[in-house]
Amino acid sequence: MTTTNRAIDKTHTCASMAEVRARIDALDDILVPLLVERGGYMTQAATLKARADQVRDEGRIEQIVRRVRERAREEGGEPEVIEAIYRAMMEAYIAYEHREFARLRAAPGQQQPHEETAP
Ligand SMILES: O=C(O)C(=O)C[C@]1(C(=O)O)C=C[C@@H](O)C=C1
Repeated sequence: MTTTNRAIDKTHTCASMAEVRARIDALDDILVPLLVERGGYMTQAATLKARADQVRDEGRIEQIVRRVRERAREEGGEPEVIEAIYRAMMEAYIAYEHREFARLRAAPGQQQPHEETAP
């Protein structure tokens, strides 16, 4: 017997667009906390890296892309879609990691983006 693994088979069948959107919102409620947690590792990476030119690591990016394409295939998804999402996501994280790198090394007394400003 052949086993199929398709994205559509993972979904609940919806009777309306409102239901499709409610299902997507529910998945986003799972994804966003995970993305925030992933972002926390950019802060750790920014702490551990010695130089700003180490923030972007092309070798690691390509390794991640190969890995998530394979994971997408295993899950019955489209590797191209997952690759595009990951490349865009990593660009956003690289920009964030650069901001964190600068923030963590800012001179004391200098305005910190994460600090509350007095009214
Ligand atoms: O692995 C790293 O060096 C990271 O900083 C993490 C991360 C990522 O988003 O996974 C971000 C920037 C690098 O270009 C590579 C990967």
